[in-house]
Amino acid sequence: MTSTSSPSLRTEQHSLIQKLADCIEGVWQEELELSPYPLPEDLGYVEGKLEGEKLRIENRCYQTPEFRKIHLELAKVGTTLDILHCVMFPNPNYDLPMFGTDLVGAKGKIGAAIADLSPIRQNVLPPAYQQQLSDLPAIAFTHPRDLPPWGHIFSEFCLFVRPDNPDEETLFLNRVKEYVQIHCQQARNTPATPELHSEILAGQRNYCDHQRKNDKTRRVLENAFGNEWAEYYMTQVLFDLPA
Ligand SMILES: C=CC1=C(C)C(=O)N/C1=C\C1=NC(=C\c2[nH]c(/C=C3\NC(=O)C(CC)=C3C)c(C)c2CCC(=O)O)/C(CCC(=O)O)=C1C
Repeated sequence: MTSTSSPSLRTEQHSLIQKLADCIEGVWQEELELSPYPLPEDLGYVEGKLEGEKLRIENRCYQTPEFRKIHLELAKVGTTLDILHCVMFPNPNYDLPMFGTDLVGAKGKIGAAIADLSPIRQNVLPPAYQQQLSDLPAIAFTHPRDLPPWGHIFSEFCLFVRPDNPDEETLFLNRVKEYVQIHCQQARNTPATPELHSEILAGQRNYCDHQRKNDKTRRVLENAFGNEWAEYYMTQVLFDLPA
């Protein structure tokens, strides 16, 4: 875990990343009963540098009765690339979608901002999620972005944009806050369904298998830590699966 005395990496990152990190942690504190999640090898803070630029990673990880692992990762490549990564892994006894968001900023601009509540069972979100997400007013971002081939795991409500200006950054921030609030409230109101455990686990495995195909992520990790460590990190830290 990051020592609370050192300031978070977010203070050195793009303002939208800083605001979204604070916002997500704020909703978690308000809505969930957080306990620490034991990260392997004390991965609270990691630095790496090979031929490329230095990569600094700060991880914060928690668990709750409904979520096996909720992970917020901030990363900075050299002095130019800022990254926020967040995934909430439901406890496989709860029929809940995967929440994920990724922000990548370079030279003061956010080039990629993505957020989704992704189905893991029968390729549809639970009805309560469908209803609440459909009720949210659509946002017409000026620069929507195309998903990669493995992006079929995301839902119809997936946001993937290059925010064009501070107003669009705020629209994205507020919409992601709504996604996380809906998710935490639904999680609290969803009874455990242990009979679906294996089906839910298979759905989470499928989500992780596809997220691991993100070569943009892999390349950053390989440049700083080498191929083997990058594979370890993507499969055991970013998109790990319960035993
Ligand atoms: C919920 C969704 C989601 C989650 C949880 C997730 O982890 N990624 C997710 C999505 C997603 N990310 C993408 C892109 C990029 N990701 C990184 C890097 C990192 N992202 C990280 O999390 C880490 C670990 C800290 C690193 C190092 C870079 C550099 C880019 C290129 C930026 C750009 O194109 O402008 C794309 C577009 C992929 C494509 O177009 O082929 C999608 C869809």
